[in-house]
Amino acid sequence: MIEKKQAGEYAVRYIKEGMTIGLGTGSTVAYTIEKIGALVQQGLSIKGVATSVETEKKAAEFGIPLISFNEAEKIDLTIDGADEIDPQFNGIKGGGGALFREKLVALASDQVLWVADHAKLVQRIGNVPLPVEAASFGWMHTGKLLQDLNLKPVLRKTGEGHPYYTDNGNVIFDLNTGPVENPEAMAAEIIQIPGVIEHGLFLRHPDTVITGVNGSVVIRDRQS
Ligand SMILES: O=C[C@H](O)[C@H](O)[C@H](O)COP(=O)(O)O
Repeated sequence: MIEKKQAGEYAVRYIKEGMTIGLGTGSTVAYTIEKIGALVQQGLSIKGVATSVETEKKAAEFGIPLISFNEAEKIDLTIDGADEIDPQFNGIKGGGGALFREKLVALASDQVLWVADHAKLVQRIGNVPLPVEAASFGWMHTGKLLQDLNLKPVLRKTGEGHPYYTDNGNVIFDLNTGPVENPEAMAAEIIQIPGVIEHGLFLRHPDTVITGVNGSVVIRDRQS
């Protein structure tokens, strides 16, 4: 999709020589990874920290030197995608199941950049399902606790109908919350449930959002 490509490729302008870059997951940041690979071939010296096995493979394919998250003293910049973004820069992530690693890497980053197509911008998040990563042990019970809170969880499944497992060996519940009036309250409610590892609410999160629209990009910086 052209808008994803525009936003994804534009993001490399924020990269400086010597940086350690958090590499997000998904179809938009895939364009960023490809572009970074081309810059590395031209002599750019950076290190990447991948947020998923999928990204690890893609980065290796394009010749980007990778280090593990533990090896990174600090992360200068993380570039990632998002499923929905509101005007306050609250977002939903995890459509691709990578939310846990994405959140850890982003929180360790000096600067976070989101790249997305224009359709991801919404007035209120919650039109897409909200992914919640939960321990595989006893997932049925964790699902019931989510259901008891009327969060309408649906266990994510593979095409073959088996539970979908994340890179961390956990399951994902997609919550059909509908528009979320109070993201902070919902985040607090979900994270206290035993069995929940992490949720896809990223609140007032990115420093900058780059969206592709009508053949160009729009750059928004978070208002403090
Ligand atoms: O788990 C996946 C990530 O949070 C993605 O960054 C998110 O789903 C956006 O993906 P895409 O760029 O493919 O729309």
